[in-house]
Amino acid sequence: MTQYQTGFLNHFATEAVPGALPVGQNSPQRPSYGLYAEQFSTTAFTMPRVQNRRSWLYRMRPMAAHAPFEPIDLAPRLASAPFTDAPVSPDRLRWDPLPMPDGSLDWVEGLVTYGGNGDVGTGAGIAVHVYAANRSMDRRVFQSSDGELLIAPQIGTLHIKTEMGRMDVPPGHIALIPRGLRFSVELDGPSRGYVCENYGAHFQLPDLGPIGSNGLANPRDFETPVAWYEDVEAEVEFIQKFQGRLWRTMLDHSPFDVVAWHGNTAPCRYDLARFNTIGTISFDHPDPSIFTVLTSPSEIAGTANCDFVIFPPRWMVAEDTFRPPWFHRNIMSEFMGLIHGVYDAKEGGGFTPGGASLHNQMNAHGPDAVSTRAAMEAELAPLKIDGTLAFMFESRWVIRPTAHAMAIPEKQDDYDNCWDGFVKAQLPL
Ligand SMILES: O=C(O)Cc1cc(O)ccc1O
Ligand SMILES: [Fe+2]
Repeated sequence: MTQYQTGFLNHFATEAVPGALPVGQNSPQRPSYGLYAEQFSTTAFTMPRVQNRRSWLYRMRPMAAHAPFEPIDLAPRLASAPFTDAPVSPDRLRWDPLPMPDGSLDWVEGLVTYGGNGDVGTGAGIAVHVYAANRSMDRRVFQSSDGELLIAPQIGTLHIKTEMGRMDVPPGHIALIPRGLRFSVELDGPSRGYVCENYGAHFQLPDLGPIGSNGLANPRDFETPVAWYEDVEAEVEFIQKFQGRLWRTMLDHSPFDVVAWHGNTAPCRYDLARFNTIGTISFDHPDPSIFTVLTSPSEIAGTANCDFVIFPPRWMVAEDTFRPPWFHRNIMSEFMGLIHGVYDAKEGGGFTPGGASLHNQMNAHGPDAVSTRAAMEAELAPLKIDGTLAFMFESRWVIRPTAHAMAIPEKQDDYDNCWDGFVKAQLPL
């Protein structure tokens, strides 16, 4: 049974064994039961207090005790920025869903990088991965030192064990795993989903401006696990992603031996169905920034390293309005995925659950010809867009596709055709 504490960025305190958590201090001379205190910092010590994130973990053995890492080729399709292996074309791109693996792959082995931007070395940008996996990680633990992970399952519930507790993450939920946290993923069967590896600043809740003090993703709906540990003395493979490479060392025990912890950097999950969607009740299609669940800011205010935006079920009531997303060119670059259903700008087909699209900086896109015609001909009445969940990773930098993503058979070579056949406007003679 997984158990959670609620709130986003709360200062949590949790212990799996009564008395394990020190009271009133972080690092007593002799913590209870002979536990070892370890500080886990995911922002610089000197970060302003509102952004400062760190937790204190009380574990059975210090994690520092391990042998050197050796490089390992475990996930040949996993890559990191800078992505310079393929020239970046301005073309609009779209992919069919990645097939489930033929052989047996766990969550790490099943990661396929579609693209990204920035640089793991300078801590800016993102990588976008899709995973298709069918085996639980067995005696294998992973950490990305390169970025925080936002995981959006599309098929199959992920059972994620972490140093700080366990989470069940079904499709329609997301998980956020702090940079550097060790975790392991168990599956019920073939599983697929999307991952944003965020090299930049932590994802945080967006400001609400005139919306006020409630709405969009409400803090209380984020769920962080309670402390949980396993006392396993057996060989465990510890895989670390560090500066774009995978490294391995062997441990002689499970690193999930944190008996208690407190602090405000922690994994969490969020049910996207809890998103309080806000839209127009008069006219015109608003900018999709009102659908921002989480934002990773960059140094330029209002210009995100990455916005995570969703398109959930919602009522469309705008009068005298072209209701789908408008045609547009955007300085921000847009990677989209679909968890289930039909996306209202792509009613002509081709953007299917598990698939993906990429519309990079300043390149024209918008509703396909089928959606456009339907939207212009529709009798406008209140209409519920239902049974759908699309999302977007939107970034200030061009999302450069990997050579692998450009070469896989899932890449559609006819995507441009969805914008064929628009009727030309007729000007007065
Ligand atoms: O391109 C897309 O489909 C995403 C999108 C949706 C929307 O409602 C407005 C702008 C936008 O980029
Ligand atoms: Fe767009």
